[in-house]
Amino acid sequence: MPETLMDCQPLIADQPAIVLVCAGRGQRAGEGLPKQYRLLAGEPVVRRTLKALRAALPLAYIQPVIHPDDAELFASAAQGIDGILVPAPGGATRQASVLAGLAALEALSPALVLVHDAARPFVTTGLVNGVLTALQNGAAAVVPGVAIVDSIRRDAKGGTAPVDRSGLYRVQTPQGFTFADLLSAHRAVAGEDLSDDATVMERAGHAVAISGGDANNIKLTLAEDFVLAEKQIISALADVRTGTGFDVHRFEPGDHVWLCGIKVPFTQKLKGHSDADVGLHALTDAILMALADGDIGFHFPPTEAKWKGVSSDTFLTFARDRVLARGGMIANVGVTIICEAPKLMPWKAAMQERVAELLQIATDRVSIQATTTEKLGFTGRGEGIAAQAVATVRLP
Ligand SMILES: Nc1ccn([C@@H]2O[C@H](COP(=O)(O)OP(=O)(O)OP(=O)(O)O)[C@@H](O)[C@H]2O)c(=O)n1
Ligand SMILES: C[C@](O)(CO)[C@H](O)COP(=O)(O)O
Repeated sequence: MPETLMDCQPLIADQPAIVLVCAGRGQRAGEGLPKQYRLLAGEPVVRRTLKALRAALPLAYIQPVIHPDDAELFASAAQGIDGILVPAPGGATRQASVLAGLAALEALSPALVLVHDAARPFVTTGLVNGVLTALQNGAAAVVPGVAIVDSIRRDAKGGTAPVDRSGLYRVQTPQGFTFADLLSAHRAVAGEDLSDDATVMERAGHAVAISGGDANNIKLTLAEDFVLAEKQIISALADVRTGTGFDVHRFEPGDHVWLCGIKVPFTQKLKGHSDADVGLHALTDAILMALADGDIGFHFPPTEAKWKGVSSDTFLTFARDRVLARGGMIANVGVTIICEAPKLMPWKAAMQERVAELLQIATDRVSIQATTTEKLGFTGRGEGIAAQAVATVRLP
């Protein structure tokens, strides 16, 4: 039995196995991380894909194929998901990467295998079931396809010419196969660059059946696909909730304060069990309130020694993960810091960036404001700093 990446429930070996190809560089998607590791509504694309596959087939092994440079990115994205085998190193083409994944599965020798693109996070249980049903009915190769409804034209001499669209499909993944047939078909064409596995099977003489595709099952290919994909996710998160948070810490002797994740030099520090980051505390509470999921004192009691001196980043990322665990996203947050000093204008941009980084959202979804109380009250007298925060989250 292949070694698994993480501890997993005993999965059933007679389930179809899944080869998940994640080794591409995503050049058409533009600058930044390879597209499968970029954040989509707060979660790496490949994590969304893994979760969707795990939901569709709770007992199937998943054989990832990754670029050797991406081991850490993959391990972080796959954290906590069961049944993922040790990643196989990918090749220079998609076809080479699929072959590497199939070879890694040879010892397990499943009867059926699905091959899926990491860059297709919208795979559904219905799609997977459609492919498996066709395989169980005797097909050796099945691809989900969406019938073309647009008029089609092809470049031709002197202009363009119409193409008959009847019987034409846009082909997606997961594609399903009998494992032994796909492995030998891939071995027979190794070194070529065929765009999908159905074509590999066809070259070996197998007929390819089509099951129902899903127009939402897009492959993230170009930069603009990320905008469309985020819209798809947001439209499925219709339960919009808002929470607020408020916190106060008093000053004590020291030489800096932590505010919204940034160390700000000052003539005093804030007293607290943790690092006393009043801004992140208010924000953590705002997110927990939006979820109706307790508050910071409930989850991190000041009576527990383990939270002493801890960075408040821990509290905020905990709240973020509670949103993600419910399949939601953080739509926007705002923090208002209330004090006479230190003056915060020079630090606000760094705070905005740090909060966005901790929440894994875009900076334009984070607002940091600062105000005084015109020398009135405890903040006016310079006895401490108060912060209030607001957070909007979207849940399924
Ligand atoms: N050498 C490769 C090339 C592609 N893929 C994977 O195959 C899937 C579909 O390929 P594509 O969208 O073409 O991805 P990239 O090759 O990464 O994109 P680009 O061609 O824009 O660089 C992706 O999940 C990609 O990671 C792979 O595992 N190994
Ligand atoms: C396999 C595939 O996703 C089917 O649509 C596609 O062919 C692979 O991506 P590419 O853009 O053709 O490399």
